[in-house]
Amino acid sequence: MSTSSSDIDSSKEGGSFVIDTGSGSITSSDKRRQASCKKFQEEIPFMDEDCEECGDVDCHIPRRRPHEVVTRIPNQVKIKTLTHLAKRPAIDIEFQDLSYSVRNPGRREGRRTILKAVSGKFRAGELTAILGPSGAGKSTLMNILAGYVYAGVSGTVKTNGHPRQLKFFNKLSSYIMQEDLIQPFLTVQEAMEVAANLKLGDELKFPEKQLAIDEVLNTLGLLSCRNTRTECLSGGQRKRLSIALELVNNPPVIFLDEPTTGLDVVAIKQCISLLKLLARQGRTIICTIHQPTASNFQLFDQVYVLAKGQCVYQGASQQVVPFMSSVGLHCPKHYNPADYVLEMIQGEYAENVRILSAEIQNGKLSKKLDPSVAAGEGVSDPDSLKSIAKICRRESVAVMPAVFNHALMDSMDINRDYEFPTSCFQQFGILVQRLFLQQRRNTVSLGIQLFHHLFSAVLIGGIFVQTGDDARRPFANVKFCLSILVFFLYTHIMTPVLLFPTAVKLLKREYFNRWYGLKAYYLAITVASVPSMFCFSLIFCLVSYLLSSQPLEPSRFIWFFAASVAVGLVSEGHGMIVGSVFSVMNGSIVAPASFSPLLALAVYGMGHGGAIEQSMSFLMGLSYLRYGLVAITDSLYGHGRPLLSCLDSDFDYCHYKDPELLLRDLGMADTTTLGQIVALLGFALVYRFVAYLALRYRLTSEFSNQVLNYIAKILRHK
Ligand SMILES: Nc1ncnc2c1ncn2[C@@H]1O[C@H](COP(=O)(O)OP(=O)(O)OP(=O)(O)O)[C@@H](O)[C@H]1O
Repeated sequence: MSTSSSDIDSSKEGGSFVIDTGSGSITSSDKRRQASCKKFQEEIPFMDEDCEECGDVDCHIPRRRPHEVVTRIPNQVKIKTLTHLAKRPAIDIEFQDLSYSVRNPGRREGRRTILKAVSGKFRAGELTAILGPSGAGKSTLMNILAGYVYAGVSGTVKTNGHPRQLKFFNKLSSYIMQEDLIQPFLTVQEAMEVAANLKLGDELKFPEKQLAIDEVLNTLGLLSCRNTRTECLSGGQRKRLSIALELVNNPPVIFLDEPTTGLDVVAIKQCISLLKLLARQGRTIICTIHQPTASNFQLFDQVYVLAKGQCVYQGASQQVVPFMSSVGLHCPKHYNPADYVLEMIQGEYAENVRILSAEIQNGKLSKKLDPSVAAGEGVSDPDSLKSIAKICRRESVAVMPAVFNHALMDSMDINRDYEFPTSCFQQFGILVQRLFLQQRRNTVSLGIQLFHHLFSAVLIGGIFVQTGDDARRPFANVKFCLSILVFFLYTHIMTPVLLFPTAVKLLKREYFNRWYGLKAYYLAITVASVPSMFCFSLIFCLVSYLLSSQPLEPSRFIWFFAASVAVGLVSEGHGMIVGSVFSVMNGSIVAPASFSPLLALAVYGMGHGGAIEQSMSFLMGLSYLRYGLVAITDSLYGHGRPLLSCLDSDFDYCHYKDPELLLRDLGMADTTTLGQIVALLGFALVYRFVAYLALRYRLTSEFSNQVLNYIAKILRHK
């Protein structure tokens, strides 16, 4: 480590805090620091594979001169940061008397309180774990602090001592959910590029973005798998990638919901050590966790223990045992303090919740790390933690003062200044590109779709072989039209019903972390599905059209194809509504249930077309499948088709020789293919708009979308 007192330079390393001054002789505190850092380095084994700079890991802990006053920023400091990332302000989060209640499930009246006036403070530069038995309210607390949940919440949340501006806060924080929701069919590098392009916009040029990506991958030990597809990553690597994706824009606050779930012992330790490293770089890292081992528990700077919606402990992890002892709960020696505290607040010991909560004033108090305890346990210098937080805060304030300056905040147009870093058009371009790449890479899906279209075309064409130009079997050809309709309906309604719920989960993660807006996303998925729909539909229509011997007129085929694709477009919109509202299981029931009446209306009146009742005629006008069936049939029999031949008939007579007569009896007289297609496109627009609203409602109304839940409940009871 360099030791010149004149080496104070934070600009030459791209904004990192590199402040070196002369050092005195090595003191016992230095030795302890080195030992602690060595331990810390050993806890991040993955760094050895990839990180050339792991020798600098000790730099995360600021070095104090002997006898230096703690409250001063130590001038012999070399804090390693991600030098190529944009600087952000450090943020302390404080909450007071936070309560959250929901409507009592299963009862008509009354509410259930999940969080009961809890308070607490999570600081920049520290790794905080929210701990507690299942159902204690950990995820709820984190969702509220992250701004994911806000309806039904009372109390205050402050950032750096001022009321939280949610829109601004959302931009500065990232929420990494329990499920590793990572876009498939992209390499780690590609996924990072998409994240950087969306989250950084024009903030950095491409080479700078690449440097930032390299640095993040290096820090998280992902360099060796940068060209690996995301679906091939191990559990630990996936977790690290989900953190890396959020790190590209250097959020000062990161929330993680159970980041260690599904990882093995080694990966859990790596993950917690990594989070501690990120915290040491000035971030506020908050995670929920289930039963950490004793050694992992010690890694957390602060733990916040919840039980039955109340805070039963807040403070340094090393202080849990003394705190419990102070109320007469003595943790046996060699017992995991995390296990002990969790056991003492559950089941027969539930009474302890009240005692502990009162003792810690429901989170208003915090148990600080006792220096003597810390020294005894070989914990790094406790004062260093304070120093780090201070440095992070002061250095960051210098870079981005607006967050702390309320006069400035008030003068800002929050909506304009904190919009996305990229324009809607840029987001659309990046998302469409990503979707096309994923489609191209998903060869199994492409193969299945090709097989499905070809097989169905041969099957339908084979069943109705030579019916297209046979006037003796007109109704067989109408059945052919109906088969085409059902094929396009089923194919395009079921794809979003089955795939959209997963896509929505991915969307939630990216949307909530402000990668892009919903309009850009929706436009992108709409546009991205068109080319494959067009190509596969063309193959299907060509094969089935030729096999069933429809008239060999190019213009007629184009009408037939256009009508079929229009049905596909509306059905896709229909499927998107169902997929954005219901789960795969419920959607698979709701989709057929919702189109069955439409199908019945589509075929009503066949054979007595001239005598369809007015009321039925009105209802039929509401069924897009009716328009589809009329468009497909009219494309084959309309457009001035000449009289058909009665194949193999000795007398050349058959009733439906005249296509006009057939159309009249089907109730399809006085219609045009174009008119029906225009109506179908109108339906497609309306359906897609409704699907957009449903998606928007779902994303902005928290998880428990009450109206939709109510509808789902009614459907379930039926
Ligand atoms: N929107 C809601 N409607 C009804 N009950 C809810 C809602 N959100 C949370 N709860 C209930 O609140 C309690 C706390 O939930 P939360 O998910 O916060 O617990 P947790 O401590 O994270 O549990 P776990 O560790 O099992 O994930 C649970 O009993 C849960 O059923």
